[in-house]
Amino acid sequence: MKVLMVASECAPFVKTGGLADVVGALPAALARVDVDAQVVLPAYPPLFPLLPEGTEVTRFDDLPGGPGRIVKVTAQGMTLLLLDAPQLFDRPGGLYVDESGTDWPDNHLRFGALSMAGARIAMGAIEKYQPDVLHAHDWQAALSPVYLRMAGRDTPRSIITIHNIAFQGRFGPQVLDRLHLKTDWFHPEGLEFHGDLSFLKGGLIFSDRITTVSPTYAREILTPEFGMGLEGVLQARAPVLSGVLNGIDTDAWNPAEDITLAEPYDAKSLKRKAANRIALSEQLGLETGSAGPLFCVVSRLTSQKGLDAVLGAVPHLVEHGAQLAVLGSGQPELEQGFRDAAQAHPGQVATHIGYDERLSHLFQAGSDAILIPSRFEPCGLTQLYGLRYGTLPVVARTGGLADTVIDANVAALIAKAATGFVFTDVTTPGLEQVIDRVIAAYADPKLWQSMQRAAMRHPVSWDSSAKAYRDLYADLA
Ligand SMILES: Nc1ncnc2c1ncn2[C@@H]1O[C@H](COP(=O)(O)OP(=O)(O)O[C@H]2O[C@H](CO)[C@@H](O)[C@H](O)[C@H]2O)[C@@H](O)[C@H]1O
Repeated sequence: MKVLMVASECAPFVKTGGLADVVGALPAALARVDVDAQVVLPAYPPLFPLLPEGTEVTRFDDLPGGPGRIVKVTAQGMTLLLLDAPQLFDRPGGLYVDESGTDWPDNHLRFGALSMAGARIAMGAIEKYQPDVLHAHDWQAALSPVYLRMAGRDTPRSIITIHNIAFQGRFGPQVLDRLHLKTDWFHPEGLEFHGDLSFLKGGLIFSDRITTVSPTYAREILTPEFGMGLEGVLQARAPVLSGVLNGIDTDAWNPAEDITLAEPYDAKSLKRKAANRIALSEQLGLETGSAGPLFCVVSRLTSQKGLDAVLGAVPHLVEHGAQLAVLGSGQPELEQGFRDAAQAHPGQVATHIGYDERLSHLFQAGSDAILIPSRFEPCGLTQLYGLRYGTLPVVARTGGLADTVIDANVAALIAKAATGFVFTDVTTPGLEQVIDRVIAAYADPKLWQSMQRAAMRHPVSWDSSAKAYRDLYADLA
């Protein structure tokens, strides 16, 4: 079975969030169940060093935004089909935004080109390579299924995965022509969303299957509360919509062999985890020797993640003997809020603004609990890293968080099944309540360690979800 993935990020090469982790880890997991997955990815500057090692396998003259060529490279065990189109991707700044944080004005062309290149490869543009299924990820790749359908019915089937429905790729109708889209498909049952073109809506309507990254989120997005305006489209397509839970790369995230840690550990040597708390505290200027738990946050700082409620709970957390370490970047007011919190509570609260992959591993290893009070969360990966590192997740009961963490209620504790703390009220009082529960559990080392061991036993690999994707592909092909 040959699957062509189309995506705008892929770890460890280019990453702004969880999408990259998934696209970076899924191909290897699929290979273990006999699926050959190659990834079409824009050649952004961090990928330039790979280009000379690759082979040009095809060229396109007429992509949206100009010509591009596809360079096939093997790196980190993955086969990448890099879309080399310097006029679209060779620029400083971020993947989607310029250096000032503003969306690139030609994002429709950049990801229109990516989507079209994906569709053309799926239709046989590369000699001796005929994928069975095209798998598009998020809005940036969502026009691929549209271009396939425009080319007729006799093209490979497609599947689109929603990693976050909040990002829909919405542009004014004037871009239709430049994207070579059929103007007679521009209506509410097609590509139009309230007068605009929506990449994601197009993908949802014209793909053969739709998945999202957890079963709970698959149900939630059928409702106005979570569907972000696309609930009607999704309800109409509910028979082909399903949730497949994300896994994680258990090699990249393995506390027993993680070279970025101060001291590796596993479920049998949990005492060694303490050396990581000391290392993290020293690095961040937190006091060591505190009797309470160290909570951490590793996150994009956006309203999705509910971190404004954490800010309000900081005084309570500190007064009750706990500490907090924050790693993140995003909305300026949240960045400033956490900087101010660190200043107000020196030695007890520390904030590192920025994106630092390596440091995120030490945060997971060195903390006792990780706070994830998201307002919505399609799957979430940091709670899975937390489980794997014996860093108990404290999560809102939503989306994939609800599907992956077992709350420390009495029944779960008796059954030794509890792996974390789940709460429903994403407000400062709601957080204060759950923080109190965590502090009380932490004060009972036997209970805490038994929860850590349950957490570390919880299956977080890609194994079962890779099989679920394989079955979906087989169904389509
Ligand atoms: N400052 C920082 N420094 C270093 N690393 C940082 C960081 N901030 C975040 N990260 C890392 O970025 C990733 C974030 O992944 P998440 O799944 O938690 O959320 P995201 O909202 O980006 O993903 C979306 O897509 C994924 C994938 O499907 C879904 O799980 C999720 O629910 C959905 O919102 C994790 O690997 C995390 O460690």
